[in-house]
Amino acid sequence: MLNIALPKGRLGEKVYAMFAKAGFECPALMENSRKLIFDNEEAGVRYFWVKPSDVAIYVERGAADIGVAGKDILLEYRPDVYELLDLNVGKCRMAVAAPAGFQDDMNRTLRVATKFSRIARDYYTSVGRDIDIIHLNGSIEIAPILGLSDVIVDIVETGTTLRENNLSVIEEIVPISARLIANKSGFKFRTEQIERLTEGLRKEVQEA
Ligand SMILES: Nc1ncnc2c1ncn2[C@@H]1O[C@H](COP(=O)(O)OP(=O)(O)OP(=O)(O)O)[C@@H](O)[C@H]1O
Ligand SMILES: O=P(O)(O)OC[C@H]1O[C@H](OP(=O)(O)OP(=O)(O)O)[C@H](O)[C@@H]1O
Repeated sequence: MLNIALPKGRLGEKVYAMFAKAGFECPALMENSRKLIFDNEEAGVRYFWVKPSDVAIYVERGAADIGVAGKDILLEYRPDVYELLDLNVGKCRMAVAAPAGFQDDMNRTLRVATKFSRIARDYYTSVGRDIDIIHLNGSIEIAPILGLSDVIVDIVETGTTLRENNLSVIEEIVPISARLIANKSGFKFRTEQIERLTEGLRKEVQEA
């Protein structure tokens, strides 16, 4: 049985549709229920729904053989997994945003609010800027409005959240998309099945 961790929410259903097309169907998954684990013994797959930011933990520790995680999660937590394929969905970017008129005062430590502390720290280290990280878990856009931070580092997709909170992108850090990841030893035991799935998904990515 191939154990597959899927991200609950906006990414998960899109991604499952790709897996089903690649021949790894599990019709029960589309049931409207609160179940979190679904098996299809015939197809040899078991799917789990987990929080998007937890997928990499399930895969790294071998509770799942493969899974799908955003590149943001891989850059932030650096799990020891194989990154097999860019699925080219869940596309967005990691960026620095600030209120209109923001000017960086190099004599002061810059206060940066973010859910992605490591990505923010790596970025500012690369440009040689001293920062103070304010780690938040959501609604990051509020921080500069309330004076909690000077700027934010966050995901931008359509840009609506920034616009509606009078912020704009001042630096792009990295483009983000969903990646197929595999547990390192699981990959050795199930190479054939995982490669068949990867190739099926690769075709869909190329045809899309
Ligand atoms: N507008 C967006 N906001 C957040 N993530 C996005 C967006 N667009 C694409 N993504 C991608 O989708 C993934 C899952 O995002 P989603 O918002 O569903 O989870 P989340 O609520 O951030 O997760 P968690 O609750 O585990 O922190 C992200 O890791 C990112 O790679
Ligand atoms: O550019 P947009 O299309 O507006 O999308 C970006 C927004 O979506 C995400 O928030 P999410 O909905 O995950 O909520 P959060 O505040 O809990 O992080 C992200 O953190 C931004 O706030």
